[in-house]
Amino acid sequence: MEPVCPISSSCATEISTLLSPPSPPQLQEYYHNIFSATLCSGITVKQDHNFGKGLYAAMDFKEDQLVLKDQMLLGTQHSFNKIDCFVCSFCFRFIGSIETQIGRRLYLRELKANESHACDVGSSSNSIQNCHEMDSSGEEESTLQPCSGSFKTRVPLPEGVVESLMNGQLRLPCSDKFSLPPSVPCSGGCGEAYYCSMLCAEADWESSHSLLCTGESSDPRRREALLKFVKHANETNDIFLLAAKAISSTILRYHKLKANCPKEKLKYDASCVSDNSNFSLLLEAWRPISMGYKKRWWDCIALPDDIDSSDEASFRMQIKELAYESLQLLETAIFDKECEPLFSLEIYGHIIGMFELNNLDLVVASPVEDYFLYIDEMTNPDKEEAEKITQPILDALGEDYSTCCEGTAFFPLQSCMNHSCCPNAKAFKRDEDRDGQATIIALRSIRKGEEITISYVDEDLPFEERQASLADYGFRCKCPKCIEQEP
Ligand SMILES: C[S@@+](CC[C@H](N)C(=O)[O-])C[C@H]1O[C@@H](n2cnc3c(N)ncnc32)[C@H](O)[C@@H]1O
Repeated sequence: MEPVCPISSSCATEISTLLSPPSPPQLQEYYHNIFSATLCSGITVKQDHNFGKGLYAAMDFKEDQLVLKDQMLLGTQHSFNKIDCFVCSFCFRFIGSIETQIGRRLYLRELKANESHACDVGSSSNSIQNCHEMDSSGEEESTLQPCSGSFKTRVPLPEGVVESLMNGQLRLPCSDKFSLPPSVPCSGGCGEAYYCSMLCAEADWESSHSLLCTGESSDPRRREALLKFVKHANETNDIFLLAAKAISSTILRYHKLKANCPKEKLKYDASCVSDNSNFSLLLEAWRPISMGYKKRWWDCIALPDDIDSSDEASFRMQIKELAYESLQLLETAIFDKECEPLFSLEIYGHIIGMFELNNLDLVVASPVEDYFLYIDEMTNPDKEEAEKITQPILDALGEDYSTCCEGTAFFPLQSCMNHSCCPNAKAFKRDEDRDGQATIIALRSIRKGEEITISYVDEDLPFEERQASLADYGFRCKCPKCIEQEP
């Protein structure tokens, strides 16, 4: 049955204002502030009537030159990847030590193997299949153990070794060459979030985690509701965790604006939509999210291959119901009357749809892979000596010892980049890019004034397959390559 969300009706006017596209001066001001804060002078954002926003070169770029590094607005590590990679919950750098990374992974895998419902742990890759890829490493998606076949081929370590790796008693040869920032636990005590520094811990707390922390210090009822919300997201689709961050960050920004400048000269005239003058502050707090191109999730999600087109309407209804289920759990946990429109299904659906149409796959290469490669490249007799210790560990980890940190993230500048099947740039991680920022590199020389484009799909696919994949983004490509190849 079609879900009926009372907030969508009672706050219809506010919701429609929140969802109306920003005006050109608002766009200009927002991106100008980002360029100034990040000292980014080589690019600019412009709007046109055909494709909406686009990113343009404000200087010449040479082939392979860095075009931009984009700081993510919202990101999350996939639930299924948390077993394999211990990363900062804010910037996604690997943390701890090579030993902790390995020990923790082996420990958690064993724990999962002993759980009867091991295969049920939520993986949400279905719903984020549209994310553009950031890395061309060709890595297979991490397999959740013990469901994967490779688990059987793993050789367990003698008792006590995993513990020694985790508690730092066992130091691996040459691991000091791969030092990682020590892990900083969340101050709320949730035991879920860890950081690479106090700076990241504080930034995450301020931006969203203070509302989403399930630590003992939080209100018990809220905590219980949050745990239910997180469980539901892990079992169905972890994109809901990112949507919760978007809502929490807006609520926290709203309260900060209200506390800091109650008489601030309001930037939006909201008098026509509400007699609640605080709505102007909510609009201001919502601004970073208002910039992203959006459609409702259940309208824009691609129809999976195994669903017949005659079942499309029912599939889209199921997606809508799932979103409403998740929203109701979130509402129980963090509802805020002053920010009521944010808890409407209409807004929730548009936030997730925005992720669907804009997000990049978040990929951060693993230092564990670098470590074993280093050992492999050593020369004898040092290599032989080191491998006496490292080989059993490598055997215990199995083939996917090099699993990357994987997640999904929304980037304010990259999300303005339009698609071309003959793109002049690419989202690509270089060796030194070890955090969750998006790195855009020029594929050829780009002249000042030219639009900077990336490909949302594998541009080497045949014409029809490219068009079919791009249909998920709601357009038919008319780039020079498509015009030439159109039958
Ligand atoms: C990641 S956003 C790109 C920025 C977007 N133009 C905006 O206004 O925010 C993706 C959306 O931009 C539009 N788009 C991107 N590339 C396009 C193209 N080559 N032709 C037509 N529309 C395109 C589509 O609506 C697509 O869903």
